[in-house]
Amino acid sequence: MSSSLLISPHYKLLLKPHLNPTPTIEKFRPFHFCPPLNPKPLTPISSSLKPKPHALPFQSLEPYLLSQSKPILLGWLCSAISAFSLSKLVPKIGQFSSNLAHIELTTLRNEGPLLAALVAAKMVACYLQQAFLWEAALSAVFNLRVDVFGKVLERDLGFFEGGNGVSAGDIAYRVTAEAADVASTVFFLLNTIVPSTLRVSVMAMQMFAISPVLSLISAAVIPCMALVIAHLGERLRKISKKANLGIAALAAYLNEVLPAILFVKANNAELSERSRFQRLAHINLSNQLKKKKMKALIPQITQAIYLGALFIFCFGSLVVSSGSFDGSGMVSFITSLVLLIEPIQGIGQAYNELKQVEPAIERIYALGSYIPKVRQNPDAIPLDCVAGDVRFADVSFKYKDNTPLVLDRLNLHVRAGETVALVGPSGGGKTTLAKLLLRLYDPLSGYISIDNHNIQHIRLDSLRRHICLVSQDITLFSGTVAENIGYRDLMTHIDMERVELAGRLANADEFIRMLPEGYETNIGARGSILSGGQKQRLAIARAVYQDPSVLILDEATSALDSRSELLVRQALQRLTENRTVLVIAHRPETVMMADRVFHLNEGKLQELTRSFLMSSREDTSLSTGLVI
Ligand SMILES: Nc1ncnc2c1ncn2[C@@H]1O[C@H](COP(=O)(O)OP(=O)(O)OP(=O)(O)O)[C@@H](O)[C@H]1O
Repeated sequence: MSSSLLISPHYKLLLKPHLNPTPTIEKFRPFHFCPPLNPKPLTPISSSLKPKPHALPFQSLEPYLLSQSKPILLGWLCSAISAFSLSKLVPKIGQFSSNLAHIELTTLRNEGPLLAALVAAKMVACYLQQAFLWEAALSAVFNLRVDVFGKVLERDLGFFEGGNGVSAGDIAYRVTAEAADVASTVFFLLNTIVPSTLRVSVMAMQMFAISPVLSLISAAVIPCMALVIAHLGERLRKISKKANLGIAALAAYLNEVLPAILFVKANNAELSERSRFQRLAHINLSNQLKKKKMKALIPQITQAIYLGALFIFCFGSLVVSSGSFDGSGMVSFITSLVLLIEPIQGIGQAYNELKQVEPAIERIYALGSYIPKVRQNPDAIPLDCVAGDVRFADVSFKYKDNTPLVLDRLNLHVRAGETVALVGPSGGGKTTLAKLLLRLYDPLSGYISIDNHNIQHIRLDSLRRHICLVSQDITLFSGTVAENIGYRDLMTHIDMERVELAGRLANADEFIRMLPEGYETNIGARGSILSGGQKQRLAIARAVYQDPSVLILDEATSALDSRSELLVRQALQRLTENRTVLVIAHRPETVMMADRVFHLNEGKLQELTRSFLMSSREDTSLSTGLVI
């Protein structure tokens, strides 16, 4: 049962203000801490991240874009102003260039300020257009990110565990880099489609006013370009999909190996890890290269088609239209035609960007669209206070259909306040039992109850508030000592008095006070500045702070020095007093602490008698689970 997560700097900023500078005075025992039952939930933009059936990937973003309609409309308004300024500029440029030899000072004085104003208006409008549209694109993707991450957190544990789960690195890549790509594309599309269409319309109207026949001839280029762009866009989509998968694999690899750097170094594995990285990076290199080449090729092909058509058109226009319009009309017409290149190319490029980002949108949405296996019953009740009577009744469970049962019609009754130790061979199902009690998975058959309430009828948040898991793989976050101890109250307020009391009860206060900033010291990623024993005591302090009714203790297997061992053991004793405790025991001392001991093997549970335990007290096989 391991999990190692990091609090992002942004999250930490969010959390800091919740620290309570003026601690409230509350007693620890005998009351069980009952925080507000309905903490204010975040309101997602879209209640469901499921894309509409048959919707194109980009259409799935509709609710997020609609939420940004104000900056989008303002951005497009600015683009209309910019196009309008341009439409007024072009004829003036035509007039100036055709009379260049005969321009008078008075004309310059009269027309100059107007020209300057038009140029300035276009520049300001262009800037504002981009500023508003970036705001819309980034905010839309911010909301998408928050919703998707919320959905990821809600997913069943099975999604993260087991061979078919999505790795943490891959999830991180989708929510960060791929979402950033989506933001850039959204901006590109917003910045291109309407403004370019406006510009194309304005330029086309100019051309049509000068020569309808020639305008229609030049319009024939557009379908040719559309066909070519559509074909190339589809190829780009396929290449992009491969490139995204390649880089996600790289991110997943880094996420796995960097947290294990100590192990890598201790095993002299730098070279082999370097070569594993190189292999993955090389796959990524070739995929990215293909993608970049394709992206570089597409504008050149469209430009070649456009310029070829323009050349043929100019040549034809000289033949067809000789004498049909004057020099200034000709200059305005050609200027309009040339100015059409950019927006038309822009529309084509926008289409390609869209194709390129489609796989990323699909992968991001895939994180949020699922049917959970562990579901909260609509009539589920909250439990205010719990005595801690726990019952497993005929519980059977297996992780996958084609695997054997991990728990087989298992029965266990733990009375309120009792300590029960579970021993047994590795893989016997002890941790699985704990996962079922926390409702991280549901049993195949049978039921589990707390205080005679089937846990499937208890609200999930309420259930998990009354049960605390102290895992052998200690999970600490980068943040302060206080934030780690008061983890359950991060979103409300951390009561410093409770934190310090928990620190003292867990034998952690002394070393915490020796840290540079005491309880405000940042303990680094996964508590990297702490020793093994200190981490264990911090984890115990966290459990003391939570003050649960039911405690699941997955005892650490790694040995500590005798002083640390004593401090941890004392802390555990205080933690387990007056609670229901289910301890997954690896040491004889822990087993002897328990009121009753059960041996779990191949899904079956058997109670061990005290006389048997006394006779096998010195037997080291107990710690390896080979009892009986
Ligand atoms: N997420 C999972 N997906 C598939 N099988 C799993 C999963 N987690 C555990 N198992 C399998 O279930 C069985 C019981 O595992 P469990 O972790 O409950 O054993 P355990 O008794 O706690 O072992 P240990 O003492 O080594 O921690 C093992 O065979 C294990 O391979």
